[in-house]
Amino acid sequence: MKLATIGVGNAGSKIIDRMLEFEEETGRNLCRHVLVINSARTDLAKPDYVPEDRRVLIGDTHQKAKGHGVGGDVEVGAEVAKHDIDEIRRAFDDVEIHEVDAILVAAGLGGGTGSGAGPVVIDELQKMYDEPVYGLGILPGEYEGGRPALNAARSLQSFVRKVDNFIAFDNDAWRARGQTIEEGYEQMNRELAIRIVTLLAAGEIDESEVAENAMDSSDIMRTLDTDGVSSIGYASTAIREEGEGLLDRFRNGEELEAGATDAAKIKGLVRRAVNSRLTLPCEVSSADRALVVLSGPPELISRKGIESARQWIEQEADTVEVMAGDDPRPNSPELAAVVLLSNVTETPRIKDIQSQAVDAQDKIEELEAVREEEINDLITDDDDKLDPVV
Ligand SMILES: Nc1nc2c(ncn2[C@@H]2O[C@H](COP(=O)(O)OP(=O)(O)OP(=O)(O)O)[C@@H](O)[C@H]2O)c(=O)[nH]1
Repeated sequence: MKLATIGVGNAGSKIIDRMLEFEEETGRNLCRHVLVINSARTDLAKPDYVPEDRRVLIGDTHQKAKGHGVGGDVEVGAEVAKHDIDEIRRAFDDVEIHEVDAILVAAGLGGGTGSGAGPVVIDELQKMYDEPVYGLGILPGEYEGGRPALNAARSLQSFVRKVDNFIAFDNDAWRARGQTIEEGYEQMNRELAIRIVTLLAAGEIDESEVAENAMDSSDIMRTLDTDGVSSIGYASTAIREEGEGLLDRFRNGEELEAGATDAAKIKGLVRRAVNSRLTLPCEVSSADRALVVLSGPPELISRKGIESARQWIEQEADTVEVMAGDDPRPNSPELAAVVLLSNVTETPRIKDIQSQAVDAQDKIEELEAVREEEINDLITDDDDKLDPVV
């Protein structure tokens, strides 16, 4: 499909940047329009692939932001976006909406800008355009503590209510040992970009040019047209190595039982995608709809394999709404399967974030009450004989 992509806040902008990088590396052309919006000037300078004139600084005149970010304050994040809404709207005006099928808004939900300004941006997009608006949201890891969990739990409600579908990525599930946080983020961003671009770039090629089995943008949009929260699974296999690569072996051995071998491989790859680490761990059977895209050289994608993978997911996800198709990439060095599980309702991580958030909120309220009392105790004499000056 063809997308307008908007990153809000630091994590959102980094994800969009990695999507552009992966697109360029693989010759895809998904992101037809790009915009990043941030309240921190230094973070806006970071992207490598987002053009300079597609970066919008918000809140530089706001007393609490002043171009330095909103320091994790979600209320201030929303405030600065509302205050600078005209500027945001002007940046949207450049988007030739007839060129895109949908709009994707990416944000980290644990901070202040993505989680606070993101929903304001989405409101505006929904007002201005009829095209679907999808959210791509990063859930903070438990290790980040109570405040990010509280921001995320609140912002998740706003995002999910406002977007047509919310694709989630759970930092907790993707955290690796032995890495710094920044190294970890780099890897996670790359993994997420591969998944989202492989999924959504299917159908970007003009339908008349491709095989009848090819995935269509409307199939992806139909699968996403569920509201709710979604998760993505992915698996790939290299098909070319030095010398006689896997591709050659695949091709050479095919004559006799090509159909059976290819079909089994395709089904195996799709199984691996579903059983892999999902962007948001969830119960597969709780999905409302599902979609499978096989991306790679068309001669390796067996129609029988796609159909049997589709039937397998139908059983796993316990839904009749499973679409499957291919995304022919003749020069790709890999064969990849990406599975979208749309509107999953059983995902323990979201419940955990909510409970961490409730604890944090209770603690914040408690601390505020205690603090007021303590300040009062400190500045008044024991018998309360003294009065303030004015
Ligand atoms: N996966 C991933 N998550 C990130 C990355 N950077 C930040 N996060 C997550 O996103 C949340 C929000 O962080 P930022 O995006 O830096 O915050 P912001 O939205 O710019 O808001 P402020 O910094 O408060 O102005 C964090 O709590 C992390 O959970 C990243 O590069 N990758």
